[in-house]
Amino acid sequence: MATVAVNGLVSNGGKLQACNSRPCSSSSFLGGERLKLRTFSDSFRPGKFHTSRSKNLVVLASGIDLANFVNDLFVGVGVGLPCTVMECGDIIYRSTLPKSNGLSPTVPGVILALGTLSYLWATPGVAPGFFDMFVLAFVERLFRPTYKKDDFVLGKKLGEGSFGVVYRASLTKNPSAKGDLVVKKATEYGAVEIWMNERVRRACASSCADFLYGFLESSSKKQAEYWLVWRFEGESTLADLIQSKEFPYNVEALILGEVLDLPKGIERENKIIQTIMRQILFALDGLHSTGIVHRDIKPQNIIFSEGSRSFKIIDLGAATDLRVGINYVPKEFLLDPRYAAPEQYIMSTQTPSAPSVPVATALSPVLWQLNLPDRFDIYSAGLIFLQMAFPGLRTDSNLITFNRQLKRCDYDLVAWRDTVEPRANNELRRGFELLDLDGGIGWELLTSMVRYKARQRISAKTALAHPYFDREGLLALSFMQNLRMQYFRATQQDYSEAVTWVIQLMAKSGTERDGGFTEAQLQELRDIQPRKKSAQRNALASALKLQRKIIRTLTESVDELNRRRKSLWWSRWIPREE
Ligand SMILES: Nc1ncnc2c1ncn2[C@@H]1O[C@H](COP(=O)(O)OP(=O)(O)OP(=O)(O)O)[C@@H](O)[C@H]1O
Repeated sequence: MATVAVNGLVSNGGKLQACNSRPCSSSSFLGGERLKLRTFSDSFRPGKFHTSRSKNLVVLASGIDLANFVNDLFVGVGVGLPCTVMECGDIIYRSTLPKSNGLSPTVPGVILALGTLSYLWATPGVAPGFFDMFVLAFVERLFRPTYKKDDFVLGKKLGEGSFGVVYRASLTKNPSAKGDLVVKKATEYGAVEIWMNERVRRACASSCADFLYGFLESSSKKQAEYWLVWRFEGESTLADLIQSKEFPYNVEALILGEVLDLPKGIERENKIIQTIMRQILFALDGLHSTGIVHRDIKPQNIIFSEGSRSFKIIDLGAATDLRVGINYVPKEFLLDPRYAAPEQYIMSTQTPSAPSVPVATALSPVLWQLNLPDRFDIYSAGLIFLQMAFPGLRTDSNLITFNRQLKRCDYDLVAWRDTVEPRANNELRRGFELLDLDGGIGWELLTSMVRYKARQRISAKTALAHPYFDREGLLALSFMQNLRMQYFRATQQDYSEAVTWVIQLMAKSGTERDGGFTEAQLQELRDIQPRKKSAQRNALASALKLQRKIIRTLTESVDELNRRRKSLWWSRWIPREE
């Protein structure tokens, strides 16, 4: 034991001292100073006890393993406490003393621990990811029922996409429950879809259609065929419902089970649209919180669940799991151009394609924050909001025309409104009226979803806390809600908007005589401002430079690790038909 023969340790009236060849005196060492020892156990070996510098004594011992270091960093047991507190006694008899049961966390240790914990729990969640993959997934596999092809009787075809065919189905063993299941026979992307559905079932089951099982069919076909089984949620997707002339009243009937005996009008329609939007954002928030981005949000992929009387998301074939980088192939995936955000790829094109799993997992919070990939889905959800408010935009051709107009306006909805409103027909005007209810709170939410820059778009979680979803809208906001609203507006501003705002404020502050600026001067300022290198601009430029540098470094390191051929390691987890 190291406690017996450590060089130069002596006891001085119950206080522990350490000396190195020089004679010790209590003033040379203690006198209010603290002895910096690591631990009194195996870290020390005879003859490995070295330095004393001025008043502080630093004890270094060789052979310190990583575990000891981490322990010392986080928990300062016996470190730095004076002997009056610490029951030191004579070091010779140290091992016989009662063990200190008080843990004294160190300040850097606490800061580091908190930082590490927040990093591990930050979206998309490294720590919950490990728990999910190595505990929950494993336990689930042990207990869930398994199926094979012969267990199903396929019925009516529900849909056929590029990557699979969907049927209504029932279990052979239970023919009475006819058509209570949905089976998708999928090709290559089936494996991804099984992975995503299993992840969703464990993390946010209510966001998506109820997934039962998925497996690789084992017959000797050339191409792999994956079978995916869900519970049948209902007959209608949001696409079916918004095509009806009765929309949104047909949804009201579905959600409430009856039609309200109230006069029809934009207030009532607004309430129904609010409910639909809340349900869509709630489902998206569930997905995004667990690190999944859907990438194909559109009314066709939102189904009305008759059981839970709410909208759920389907078709996770294009989704990407950013916790582990699955299906993250930014340049290869085909997006639906009608609903895709202008950035096209959810991650910056500077970010490399699918990093290796440990790297993707470790870096996922950084990559998430740098790219905010969830905002891609938010843009698509914003377009759905628009379609609900403006019946004219519900057809494909009109939506495509709208997208073109918006592009011409640099994806600025306000500019689009300015161009179309003066010559708007009744339908369009009615849509604006609906969004302008309660002080324009609906319009405000819409414009914070449909924006060119992903970073400026609201997240699903923040959108759910938006006053649009408070029952009475803007007019009835409490003081706190108003503050929240102001804060929300402030955080939505970007740099250029802030400059415009300052300029406007200056304009309002008076004329030249009053110390303000004239319009001509302001115009000059507007022209000059961008070229002037203000401190703010410098700071912004440095921040952008730093961001680019971080991304480049990440790219290089990830590419380095990626050179090895990537394997579809996760597809080994997909069950095969027995
Ligand atoms: N759980 C479910 N309950 C009820 N109907 C469903 C369910 N899942 C899918 N459907 C129906 O099947 C149709 C096709 O499903 P899905 O979009 O997942 O298939 P897909 O092959 O990806 O089709 P597409 O490529 O056209 O999107 C949906 O439009 C919906 O009508």
